[in-house]
This record gives sequence, C-alpha cells and structure tokens, in this order.
Amino acid sequence: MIKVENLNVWFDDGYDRVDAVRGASFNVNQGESFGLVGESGSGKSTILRAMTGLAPTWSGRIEIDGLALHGHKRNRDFYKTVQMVFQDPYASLHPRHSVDQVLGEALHLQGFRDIDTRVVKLLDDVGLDRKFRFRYPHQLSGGQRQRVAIARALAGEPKVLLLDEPTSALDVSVQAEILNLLTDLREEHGLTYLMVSHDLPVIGHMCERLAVMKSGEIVEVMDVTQLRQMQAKHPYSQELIGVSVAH
Ligand SMILES: Nc1ncnc2c1ncn2[C@@H]1O[C@H](COP(=O)(O)OP(=O)(O)OP(=O)(O)O)[C@@H](O)[C@H]1O
Repeated sequence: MIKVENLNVWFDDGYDRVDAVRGASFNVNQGESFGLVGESGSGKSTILRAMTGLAPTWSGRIEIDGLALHGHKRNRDFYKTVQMVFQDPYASLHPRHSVDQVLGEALHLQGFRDIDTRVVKLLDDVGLDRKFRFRYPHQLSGGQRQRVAIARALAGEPKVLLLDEPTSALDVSVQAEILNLLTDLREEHGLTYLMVSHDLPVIGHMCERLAVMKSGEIVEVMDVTQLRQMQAKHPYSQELIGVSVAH
C-alpha cells in the first residue's frame, strides 16, 4: 500500500541545508499498521510531511496505493486515499467552527450529498455522543477534540491514515482510549496506518512492524514480536528498547 524507496528530504539548500531524512526505505502492506519511532529530530515527521507535500524538497520514490507521488502538489485523489491526523487537536481545528461545520465541510469537499446522515455516522464511528455535534472546540476536552479530528480524517473514506503523534498532546488517561479507538477503526474500515511516535510502547501497542530512525536514517526495520522479545539488532534500537523498559 505504501512504498518508500531511498527517500531523501532536505531543507534550505546551501549553507543552511539540513538533511532531515537520508536514504529511507520501507513498505507498508495493505491493512497493516507501521510505526516510525526515534528520538526528537530523527526525521520521523519529515517522512510524513514529504508524503503530504509539506516538505517540498525530496528525492527517491514514494508510492501510495499504486500511485507514485511527485513534487509537493497533491490532488483530490490523493486526499481521497490519504488523510492525516496531527499531534495537536487544539491547533488543527478552527476555533470558530462547530463540530457540525468541521465534519460537514470535510464531507462537502469530498463530494458527498447526504451530509446530515454522514455527520451523525462519523460521530458514532468515533464514539462521540450526538450532543457534541453543535459544540465548538473550546467546549470539548482534548480527547473529544482528537475524536473530531479523526472523524474529519475519516469523512472521505480514505484507505490510509498518516498519524503524527496522535496522542502525545493528550492526558495519559485519555491516550489509551484514543489508541484503542484507532485500533478499532483500522479493523472496521480496513485502514492502513503509518504512525509516528517517539514513544516505543505506543508503537508496540499499535503497530505490527516498525522502523527505528536515528539522525535522519532508518537503522532497523523490525516486527513487533522482535520488539517484545527485545531482539533488536542495531545498538541504537537496543538502547531505545532498554530505555523504554527502564521506564
Ligand atoms: N521546515 C524546516 N526547515 C529546516 N529544518 C527542518 C524543518 N523541519 C524539520 N527540520 C529539521 O529536520 C530534522 C528532522 O525533523 P523532524 O520533525 O522530522 O523530526 P522528528 O523525528 O519528527 O522529531 P519530533 O518528534 O521532535 O517532531 C530536524 O533536525 C529538524 O530541525
């Protein structure tokens, strides 16, 4: 479903050039949940940004659902297939748009006409009571807001969700709820996930396979069984696993 081959992403050509991602390659199978994990600044989010066109200078190959991506312009078909959920639901929702407007607009943009029925269905899908439909973001908790952001991402019935630290801005008590919701939704909607997190236990809980990143490079791709059995090969992955076990 997702193929990334020899991906390089850089910012600011010339003296200030930052090579944020170097030679990254991995595949994500249809229906799979794949994690990108690594310390802050290792280039995880940059990979998602290159996919969505937010990191304009890149080379290599990115293919999603059989379509190769080029440059940084993404068309309607791309957003029909791929949607993103960001870390901070406070920032990603317009403060003066009600939940109804947020979801209605997303449905309208995707060309749906039965908007009323679909808004209600989306609320049900993400476990939000219908009483929240006409509320504004400031009237919702962080977890409820992230549910709205997830509902918006699902509006166009995408195949792939790119999840960038989707729970790290939330209270610990709410994080598990949202992760379990995402797990259920993947199953129910046959979604494929590419998920970024600096939190190895979160990736271990959510993903079947993962890539460990360090300083812009993927140092190891492993499956979650290897992770659980602490069978990482690369010293940096071993260190990362060691730290998360110690916590
Ligand atoms: N717009 C930009 N201009 C210049 N450098 C950038 C830009 N965006 C990211 N970088 C740099 O690219 C590198 C990778 O950043 P990235 O955000 O992908 O890391 P990350 O692993 O997702 O970390 P975090 O978990 O902190 O978000 C960092 O060194 C960062 O400073």
